[in-house]
Amino acid sequence: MTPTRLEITRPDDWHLHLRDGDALASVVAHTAQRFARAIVMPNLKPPVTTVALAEDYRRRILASLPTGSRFQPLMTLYLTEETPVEEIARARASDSVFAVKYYPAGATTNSQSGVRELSRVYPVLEAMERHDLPLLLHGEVTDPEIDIFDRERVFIERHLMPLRERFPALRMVLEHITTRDAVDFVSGASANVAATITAHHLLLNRNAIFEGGINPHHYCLPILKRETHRAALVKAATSGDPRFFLGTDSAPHIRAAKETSCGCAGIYTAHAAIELYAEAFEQAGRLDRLEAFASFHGPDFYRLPRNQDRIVLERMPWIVPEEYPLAGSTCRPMRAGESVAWAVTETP
Ligand SMILES: NC(=O)N[C@@H](CC(=O)O)C(=O)O
Ligand SMILES: [Zn+2]
Ligand SMILES: [Zn+2]
Repeated sequence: MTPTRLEITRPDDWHLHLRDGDALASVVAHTAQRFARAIVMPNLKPPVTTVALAEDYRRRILASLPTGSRFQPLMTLYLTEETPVEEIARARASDSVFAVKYYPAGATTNSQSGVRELSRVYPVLEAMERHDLPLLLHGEVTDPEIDIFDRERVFIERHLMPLRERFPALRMVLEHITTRDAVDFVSGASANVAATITAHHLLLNRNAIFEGGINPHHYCLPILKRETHRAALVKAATSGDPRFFLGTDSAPHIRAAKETSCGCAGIYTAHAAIELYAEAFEQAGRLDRLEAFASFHGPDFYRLPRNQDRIVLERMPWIVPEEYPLAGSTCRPMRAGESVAWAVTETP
């Protein structure tokens, strides 16, 4: 019999874009309604490169929360070629910064200040290995010669494998993985290498970008891949392997920035995040593995306590609004105007 009610430990989101200012105020409640904590991405303009900036940003997030919310933002630093080695000790000593984010310069939204030459940050990575601060990676090469669908695989071969050799004790999370190659890499690595997987990469393959005409709202980076890769991601997420865990990569952009001649990358999923994961796990016949993926593997990897409270999901289809407010404009969410099978009905 198919279940109609699901009670799980409250999940966390291990990869999230909350933006800043009015945009932050528009989106944070969706995440805070579902998740206890989230790893907050630092790709603001200007980027969050120091502990002091991360602490300011954290205060702005806390100030934007709905009253009574106990949501905890877990901050990250944006790695640049200028990041001083001493910033790592400061981050470790802080109680607000939990990881450092590596963007290859030019790979994705607001990554211009990222790293051009990996060897320039070796001293910082060495300090992170010593201080046991996790490195989170946007794993795509930026080489324009490389086909966009191969950029993750080539990043693993050219950069990630050598990085593993050089810093074997560094804890790493390959963020928003999209390929069988990434699944194989993580599965074959040691326990200090993990990966986050988004709901949209579990539910959609690259046909979704072109269904009935080009759909900019299904454009994200790394780009959606072919069905064999989606199937490999579903298998990894539902495998029970503790190195795979939930990270929505919910990335809001106003409609005008997506529906234009050169639209930006990012899919907004925070409005239905855990609900969409429930659909993906149900399709795979593995709803029993959702809780570990969403609520256990992440805190275990980050060495944080698992959440104590619980949430309830019920099979109660609802129609996603065509748009949500975003910073004085609007954002078109995933499944806009269409139905989502599960709803969060109880959160203590
Ligand atoms: N995933 C995306 O397509 N976009 C993200 C950046 C990122 O996570 O790469 C964003 O900030 O908009
Ligand atoms: Zn990214
Ligand atoms: Zn992201």
